[in-house]
This record gives sequence, structure tokens and C-alpha cells, in this order.
Amino acid sequence: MPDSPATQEPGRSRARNLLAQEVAETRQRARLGGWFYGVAAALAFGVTGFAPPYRLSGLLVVGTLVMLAVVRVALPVAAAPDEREARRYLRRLWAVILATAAAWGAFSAWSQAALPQPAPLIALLFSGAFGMAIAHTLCMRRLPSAFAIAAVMAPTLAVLWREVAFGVGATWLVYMAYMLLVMGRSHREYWTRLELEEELRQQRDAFATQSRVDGLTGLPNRREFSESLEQAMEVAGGGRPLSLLILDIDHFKRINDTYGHLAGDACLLRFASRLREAFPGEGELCARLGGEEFGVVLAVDRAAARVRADAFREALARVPLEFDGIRQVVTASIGCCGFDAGRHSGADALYREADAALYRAKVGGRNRTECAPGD
Ligand SMILES: Nc1nc2c(ncn2[C@@H]2O[C@H](COP(=O)(O)OP(=O)(O)OP(=O)(O)O)[C@@H](O)[C@H]2O)c(=O)[nH]1
Repeated sequence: MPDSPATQEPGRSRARNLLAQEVAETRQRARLGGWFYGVAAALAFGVTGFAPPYRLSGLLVVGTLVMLAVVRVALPVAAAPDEREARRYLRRLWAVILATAAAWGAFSAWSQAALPQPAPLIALLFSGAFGMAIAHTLCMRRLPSAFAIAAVMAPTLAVLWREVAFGVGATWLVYMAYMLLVMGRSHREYWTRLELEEELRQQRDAFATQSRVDGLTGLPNRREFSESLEQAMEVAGGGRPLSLLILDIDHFKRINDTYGHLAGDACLLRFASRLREAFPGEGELCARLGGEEFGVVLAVDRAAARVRADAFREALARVPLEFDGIRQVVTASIGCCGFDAGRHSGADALYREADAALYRAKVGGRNRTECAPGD
């Protein structure tokens, strides 16, 4: 059966994150590596003293390698590329890496016969170093990485085999095979690390979300509610209206005692969705503060908040809650307090007054709304 869009989404975001990480790391590693080719060629030609027979070829080789290093750095990529951009960037970057490897490989092979010692030795040593550097650091993609190693090593292999000695060529071949094995292992380790990091990132994000959401109802929990209330109060400090409602289901213990704890959970869930339906507007935040106590922040003054609270309470008392195959009338008591910047120095002060009003609503007989004095 094909995955539903909901189950595909985490997989897609995981693949997107892995690709973004690959882009960032390939970019970072390729940027530095490119310059070494120019430096190596300059050293090889440097030992010839850039004598006239080698001057033009020296300029050409060093110039080409430096230019390719510049292109590596200058290849544009957005800070957060989308999937298509990321793939295009990787294709281009790998093309430049392969071009550099091919240019170096050709130079190294050519230098074995065309340049005086110790220039060929320098080129040979650098070929080994570059091949191994690719195997270790540019191992993200197996195929282009293998081509890059072959491009650096194979032309010199042909020359050593033919011009120097079979044994030296065979040694070079074994060295190249070893690099390919190292690259394969680095490739596996690289992706294991990336996937592990991604898993840790996803777990961290899930914990961060869980720490702010009530596990039963999916509403924000008390911690999230307190922070949102603080922020809303800062905004309201500029003169905008703000009110707080604290709601507590009446005699909730009886629901648990009569129908059992699981039915009690289902009742809380239904109550939470009724609350969310009643306060869906922008700037309205519903939260579960704990047990059978809920909070609502409203961007209206106290009088309007009281009207909304009574409308919710009356509808709740009129239309039974349906949960776990049970139809049960449930009522709630509500404490209401309008924010007053002069009186409420922080969220705690506002909460305390709304909570005291809730207490009066309970003591006054329940299924009622009480407002804080001074409102
Ligand atoms: N099923 C369920 N019950 C819970 C949960 N959290 C708290 N309770 C129960 O809620 C009940 C609250 O009881 P009380 O504090 O006595 O309040 P009440 O029965 O609602 O009475 P009043 O608030 O005075 O109207 C307790 O029995 C708790 O065990 C929960 O997550 N699930």
C-alpha cells in the first residue's frame, strides 16, 4: 500500500535535511581543497625555476588549476536551497571537482617525461596525496568520488607502467585500489554519521514540541501557556485589550468514579475540542493547565471576555459531551480577569486574580463565571 502524504512528510523532510547537510559539507570541503592543486603545480614548476621552456606551460597549468579553485568557491548556492537547487549545485560542484582532478592527472602524467627532476617526483607525491584526500574528504558520492580518484591517479599509472617499470606501475595500481577501498569506507561512515545526526535533530525537535504540548489533549501545556501569556501581556502593555479565563470542569472526579479513568480522559479530550471550537480566533489561545483545569487568553476586554465565557459555559451545560460511548452533561466554572498594566506586573499576578475568581465561582455554586474584583 502506498504511504499516505502524512507518513511521507517526515521521510521527505529527513531526505531534505540530509541533502542540505550534504550540500553544506561538500561545499565546505571542496572550497579549501581546490587551492592545493594550484600550489602543487606552482611547486612542481617552481623547482624548474620557471625556465623559459617551462614558463608558458607553467602559467597555463597553474592558471587553469587556480581558476578551477576560484570556480569552486564562486559557484553560487542559496543559504537554504530547495531540493532542485541543491541537486543542481552538487552536480556543478562535482563537475568542477572532476575537471580539477582530470587537469591534475593529465599534468602529473605529462610532467613525468616533460619536466626535469625533481618536478615529476613532486607531481607524483601530490597525486598520491590528492587521491587519498579525495578518498577521505570527498566521499559523499561514491561514483563521482571514484572517478575523481581515477582521474588523478590513472594517467600517471599509464606513464609509470610504460615508461618507468612494471613494478612501479603495479605499486601505483595497488595504491589506487587501496584509495577506492578507503573511499568506500569513508562513504559509509559519512552517511552513517549524517543519518545519526539527523535522527538526533529530529528527536530534539520532538522533545522540544512535547515539552510544550499536553500529551492527552494536544493543547499547549502550562509552560507554553505562561510564556504566551507573558508575550501577550507585553503586546497589550501598549494599550490593547487582553483577558484571561481559567476554566475548571465541575465535579470531574465523579466522571472518573462513575465511568472510569479512561472515560475521564476521553471526556477531557472532548472538553478540549469544545473549548478550541469556542475560542478559535486569532490572538486566542487555549491550553490545558493541568488535571481538569484549562486556560484561555483572549485579545478582548473583560466585559467581552465574560460574554464569550458565559456563551461557552451555557452551551456546555446545554449540549451533552459525547465521549467513550457516553452522553453526559458537563458544566464548568470560570474565573475571568481583564489585564490591567497598572495592576498586573506579570503573568502570575493576572493568573492569581483569575484563579481567585474561579474559586469564588466554585464556592458560589459552580457552573458560573466570576470576574476579578477591580475589573
Ligand atoms: N481521567 C483523568 N482524571 C484526571 C486527570 N487529571 C486529574 N484528574 C482527576 O480530576 C479529579 C479532580 O478532582 P477534584 O480536584 O476533587 O475536583 P472536581 O471533582 O472536579 O471538583 P470541583 O473542581 O470542586 O468541582 C481527580 O479525581 C483527578 O484524579 C487526567 O488526566 N485524567
